[in-house]
Amino acid sequence: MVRRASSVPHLNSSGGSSADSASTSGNRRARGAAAGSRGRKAPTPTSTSTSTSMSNQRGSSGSSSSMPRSRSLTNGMRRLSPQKGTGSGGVGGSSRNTPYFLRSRENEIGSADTLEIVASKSTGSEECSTPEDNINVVVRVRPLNEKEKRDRHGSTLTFPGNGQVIIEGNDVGQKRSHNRDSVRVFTYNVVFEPGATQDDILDYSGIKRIIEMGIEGFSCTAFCYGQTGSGKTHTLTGPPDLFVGKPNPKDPRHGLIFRAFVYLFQLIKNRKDVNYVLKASFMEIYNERVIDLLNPGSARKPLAVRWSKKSGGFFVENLFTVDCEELDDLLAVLEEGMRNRAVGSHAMNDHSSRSHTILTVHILSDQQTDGGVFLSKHGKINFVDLAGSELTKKTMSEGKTLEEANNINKSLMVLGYCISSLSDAKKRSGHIPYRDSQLTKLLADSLAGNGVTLMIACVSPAHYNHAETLNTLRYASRAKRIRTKPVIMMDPREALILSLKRDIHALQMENDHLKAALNLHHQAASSGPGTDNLLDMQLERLSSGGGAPVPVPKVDLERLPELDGSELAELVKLYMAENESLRQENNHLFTVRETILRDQEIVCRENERLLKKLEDVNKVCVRSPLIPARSAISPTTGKETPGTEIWTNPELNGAAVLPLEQRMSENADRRTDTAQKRIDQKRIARNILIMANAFTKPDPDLAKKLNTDPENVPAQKQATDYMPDMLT
Ligand SMILES: Nc1ncnc2c1ncn2[C@@H]1O[C@H](COP(=O)(O)OP(=O)(O)OP(=O)(O)O)[C@@H](O)[C@H]1O
Repeated sequence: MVRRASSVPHLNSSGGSSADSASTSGNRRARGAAAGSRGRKAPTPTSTSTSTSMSNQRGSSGSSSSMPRSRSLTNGMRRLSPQKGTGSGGVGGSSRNTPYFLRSRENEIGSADTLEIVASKSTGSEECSTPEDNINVVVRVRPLNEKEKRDRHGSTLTFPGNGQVIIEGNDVGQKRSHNRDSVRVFTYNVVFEPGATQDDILDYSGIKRIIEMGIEGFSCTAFCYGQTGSGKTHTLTGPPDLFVGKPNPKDPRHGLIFRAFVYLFQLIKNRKDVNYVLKASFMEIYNERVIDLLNPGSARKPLAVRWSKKSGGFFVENLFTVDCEELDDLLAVLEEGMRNRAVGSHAMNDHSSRSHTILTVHILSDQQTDGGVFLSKHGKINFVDLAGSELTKKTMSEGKTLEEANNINKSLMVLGYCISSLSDAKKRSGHIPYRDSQLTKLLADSLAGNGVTLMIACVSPAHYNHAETLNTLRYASRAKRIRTKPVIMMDPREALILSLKRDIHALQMENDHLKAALNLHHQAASSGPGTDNLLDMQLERLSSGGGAPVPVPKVDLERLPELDGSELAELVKLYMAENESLRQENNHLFTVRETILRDQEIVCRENERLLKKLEDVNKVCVRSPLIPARSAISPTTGKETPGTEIWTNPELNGAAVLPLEQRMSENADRRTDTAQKRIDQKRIARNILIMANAFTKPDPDLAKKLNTDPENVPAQKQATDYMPDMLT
């Protein structure tokens, strides 16, 4: 059960009893057992399979008054998990609860400033009141195991409520001392007592908030930290036998990852207005080597961890990423990774994780805004199961297990340094040793970047683990002081403004291009006969009716966050107005362009017709011995006569030829295409007429008389017998 604000042991602040809580858990288990299941297959990039119906598993448990309530849920958690623990009788129902308010505007869910929560001083602890406290830390205390019970290990922890946990002095084997110096009190967002169920972790750890924020485009991480055998893997994935053979989706022992996936799909299905694409990867860091758990290969070849300039973070090169269309695909990723990860056995845990595992779900979303602009976001959720720190004397590790333990401890130590530096205001701006281990490289963004992080510190209550438990509680407490600055991958307002600006730019370019084209055409058309009236009208309309685009003040994008809501709204309005006027202008230009295209088509058709006529003329010329339009074949040699392909007007033979300048003066003024075409047309027609007049039909009578081929007989003048089509 979850320990919350109440002075009565085992009772939550909403007035329920332990019996209430127990029965609620029982009911929830029954609901879980009622959920449906489907078969799953191993993940492949194209894997598709049917989904489970686990989404209904939780039914209407959300607001049940008999549900355990937590006083210590963070403000952010309460805000984003309204179905649990909000309202007057909810979590914070206790009078000692932290009053809070949100410094945010409406409609801004997902933008960074909605996360800015201002909490007043809590009566519980100082940490609780820290604003922008984005590393949420919860503690889960596992129950004593059979061996510990047999060995009569007592509990070193007590739970006074208010998210507090008290660890007694380390006086194992002696009469317990309640010396105040040796007793330590730690306060966290939530403390899960040994009786807490897997369902409780989903509902009260804040994981729902993490998922919601992942969907909104944030980079989120949930990680379990603690000594070996403290219940990290149990919390995240459930007991080890769950993944032996075919897992039963109805099993109530399923861990946080399974439940988070179900919740994620539930949320996604409800968002009909957004297109989501989910991808998942699963890796482990084993002895400082990164292994792809979805594609380990027989040699378990390690992958390189590299720095990406673009994203400003580390990434694993060539990591296998699986598209997950259905819940089953995600579950298959989980199962496959669980089967491939390194597990070993030692004196403290039969199924000890020998590596740190990171399962990442990428959530790519595309949403169309009111202005028709598409917003793309890339959120992600990392589930990190850290290997447990171990005292090798206690775990009796040797050989391979010892080497693994050393690597695990070393990387956890680096993680500890990073956490401790980040939690210290003075050291935070200094060097943080992320590069000292693969784990911290890959967790850097979650610890201090723009992400939202949930740390689940797992501890054992047994006396003989006192030192490790104290250590974990200390680290968890430090982690609580780390502040991150979560930012959405794409701020909707910024995205809108950027996209409007892009639209405007594109429209302006198109506009300029069309104007330039029109200008040319306009000039050309105006010099030739029959200037296009429609075009003129369109241009006139454009210049008079289009109106100048609304002037928009230049704004430095980096200063956008400094502008307040009304200024931003004004800016967006101006951009939209400018966009609209450009759009109108563009429409006019398109109409004009259509007209031009029509004109062009007419001219093309005319050209084709003329070409055909020319062809006809050529045919006529070929048949005429006087005006060869092609190379003449010499009757004697049968070869082409050089130079005869140049057609000369027989009418002009011998006539006074105009001087070159005079002939050129015809073209001296820059004629438009249309005008030039008209002139050409007339010239061709004139020439055809001349040719037709000059055309001479061979005299067959004379040929007979000369007893020769009619083609070789001198031609007679023939004026009208043969007329080309064009002139008829
Ligand atoms: N909350 C719990 N309720 C019941 N059993 C638990 C709980 N937490 C842990 N256990 C049991 O304790 C044992 C050790 O847990 P687990 O393997 O999860 O520890 P761990 O922290 O992941 O250890 P390691 O770091 O060695 O991998 C397991 O058998 C697990 O089922």
